[in-house]
Formats: sequence, C-alpha cells, structure tokens
Amino acid sequence: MKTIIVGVGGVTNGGKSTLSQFLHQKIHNSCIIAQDTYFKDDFVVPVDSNGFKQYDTLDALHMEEMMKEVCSWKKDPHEFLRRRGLIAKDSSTDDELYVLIVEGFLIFNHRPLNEMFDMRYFLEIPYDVCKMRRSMRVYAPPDPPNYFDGYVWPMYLQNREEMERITSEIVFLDGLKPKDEVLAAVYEDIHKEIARLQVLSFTT
Ligand SMILES: Nc1ncnc2c1ncn2[C@@H]1O[C@H](COP(=O)(O)OP(=O)(O)O)[C@@H](O)[C@H]1O
Ligand SMILES: O=C(O)c1ccc[n+]([C@@H]2O[C@H](COP(=O)([O-])O)[C@@H](O)[C@H]2O)c1
Repeated sequence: MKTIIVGVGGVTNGGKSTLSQFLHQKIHNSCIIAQDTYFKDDFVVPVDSNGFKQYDTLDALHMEEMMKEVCSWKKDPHEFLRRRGLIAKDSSTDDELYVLIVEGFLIFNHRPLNEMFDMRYFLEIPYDVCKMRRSMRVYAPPDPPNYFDGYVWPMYLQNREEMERITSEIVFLDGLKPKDEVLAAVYEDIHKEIARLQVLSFTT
C-alpha cells in the first residue's frame, strides 16, 4: 500500500477549499481533512488587547483532534474511507494507493502536522483581493467591523513568517490565476507523483 499526504495551505479565501474539492473529485481513493472544522467554540477563544477574537492562531483550533484524524487515516486509509462512506469495497489490495488532502490556513505552522506532508502547496493572493473575497463570505461568528485590517491580515503576515521559518519545501501558487489553471497545474503535479509511486511498486 502506498500513501501520499498533500497539504493545501494558504491565506484566507486564497482558494484552498476550491482546490481541495477539485483534487478530491479527480483523484481515486482520496479524501479531505479540513482544518476549519476544528475551530474551538467561540466562548473559549480569547480576545486580544483591541477586542478582536483571536481566531487566527493554532490555539483557536483543536489540533490534537485533527492530528488524531490524520494519524487514523495514515494507519488504515482503506478503513478510514470505508467509515466515511467513500469506498464500497470491504477489502483492499496491496498495490492500492491512497491520497489524503489536508487543507487549512495554518496547516504548515503546526510542526507535527507539517512533518507528515509529502507535498505542500500554499495559495497566495494580494491584500486587496483577499479583503474583497473575505468581505463576501460569512463566518460563524461573522467578522466584526475592521476585523480584516485590525486582526486577520496582520495575523496572516505573522503566521506566514513563522511558517517560512519552519519549512522551505512549499510550492507557492498564485491564487489570482484563473481557477482552471491553478487546479490543473496542481493536479498534474500530484498525478506525476502518483505515477512515480505506482511504477516503483511494480519494480520493487
Ligand atoms: N483562482 C481563483 N480565481 C478567482 N476566484 C477564486 C479562485 N479560487 C477560489 N476563488 C473564489 O474565492 C472564494 C474563496 O475560495 P475558497 O476556496 O473558499 O478559499 P479558502 O478555502 O482558501 O478560504 C470563493 O468564492 C471561490 O469561488
Ligand atoms: O469556521 C469557523 O468556525 C470560524 C470562526 C471564526 C473565524 N473563522 C475564520 O476562518 C479563517 C480561516 O478559514 P479560511 O477558510 O478563510 O482560510 C480565519 O481567518 C478565521 O478568522 C472561522
């Protein structure tokens, strides 16, 4: 059995979910674990000195639970897919290949998770486009006035600096390019890696 863990990180509204869903639809035996499903309850997230809820830090996320889920996939990907209703067969063959797509805005900042990735992608878009896309999205709870300029963007710059100190093996993607172009380029890259591993499994 072969496995590939792909990390899809990037700035808020950079296009992570769009890319991850596309990859999942195109890649056989794949599934997604999304970091934004691990946010802690609002009442336990503290506010900073400006009164902004500190959502854009690892402390706002149940990272241990997320790690458990990734490790559970790694231990038995076939069973993981079967439990999620993503696979019908009861048994797998030895030459089967499984792909896990882990997406989220702070996936490369968490060292234990970062170490698990075989491939890393990071979507970036400039400040003005990010602000515009974010203003069109409604989070739960919704962004309060000035949240983007006063908290989200400064935290992005800080988190990104930390990420670049932790890891250098990241492919940066221009999230301004047309969706089709971004999606096709990443798919082709992963497809090459899948083909390489499949050749390896026939020759070893
Ligand atoms: N390459 C792109 N060009 C233009 N709009 C995009 C592109 N990728 C994503 N979007 C749009 O940006 C918004 C945020 O995308 P999404 O994938 O939800 O971002 P994220 O998961 O990074 O927060 C959505 O409205 C999506 O349709
Ligand atoms: O999903 C939630 O519960 C949630 C609650 C409050 C805020 N968020 C925001 O979600 C952002 C990360 O998700 P995303 O998809 O925009 O990359 C981050 O910037 C947070 O400020 C998300």
